[in-house]
Amino acid sequence: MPREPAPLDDAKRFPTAEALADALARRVAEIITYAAGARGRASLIVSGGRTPITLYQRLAGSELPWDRVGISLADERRVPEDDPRSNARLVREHLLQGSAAAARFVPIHRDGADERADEAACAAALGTLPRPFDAVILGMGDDGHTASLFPGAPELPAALDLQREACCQAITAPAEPPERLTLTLATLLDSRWIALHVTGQEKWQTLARALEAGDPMRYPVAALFRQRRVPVHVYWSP
Ligand SMILES: O=C(O)[C@H](O)[C@@H](O)[C@H](O)[C@H](O)COP(=O)(O)O
Repeated sequence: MPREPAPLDDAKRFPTAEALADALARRVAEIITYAAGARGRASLIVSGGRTPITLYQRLAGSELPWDRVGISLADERRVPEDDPRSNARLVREHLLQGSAAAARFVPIHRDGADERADEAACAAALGTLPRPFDAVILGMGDDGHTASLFPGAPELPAALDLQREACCQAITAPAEPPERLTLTLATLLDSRWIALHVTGQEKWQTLARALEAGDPMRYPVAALFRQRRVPVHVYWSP
């Protein structure tokens, strides 16, 4: 008896994290190259964390029209850019290298700004990129957070509210450093294509639990799959 299609039915599984990074880099390269050709410019939103490092290194070595690509972040730690925890630093070290150094990187955090000023600076930064974003690459934590949409964060309801105009949200993370800045769900969904990039059985099981529970307040990643605005593609390896 056929059953109702589920989001994970179409997840792309790869045997290793390296094979996953290769395939995802090729797909993002195709999307960005098409966008730059069809619309003159392309926009790519990326995430922090350890998972995407190999992906960024593959993209950095890809021959794309990088001079027509604007890159920014799905979230940021509100620390100076030379801080080892900075996502901007991670992107500069692993993605904005080689051919990709020609891309225009737009940081979303302004060091020393208070929360409201930082949210405004983030919105202004994203306003310089082609919208909808051509590709958004998100990761996921073991607690089901994505970007810096953390379960239990007091600011999470506001960040998930699709009726709000806000583009970015200062948010309190239960991890160091707690001071974060995240694109709101509505902004993340202002995209043509989203990839959720996860590795390891534990994250896969968390994702399955999140989709089973269907409660974005408990598992914010579930919010990506409770909308019809943009396709979300799961790329994973055990
Ligand atoms: O700023 C961040 O840390 C990321 O944007 C965050 O959302 C990340 O994608 C997950 O925490 C997964 O991180 P790992 O890839 O290190 O597991």
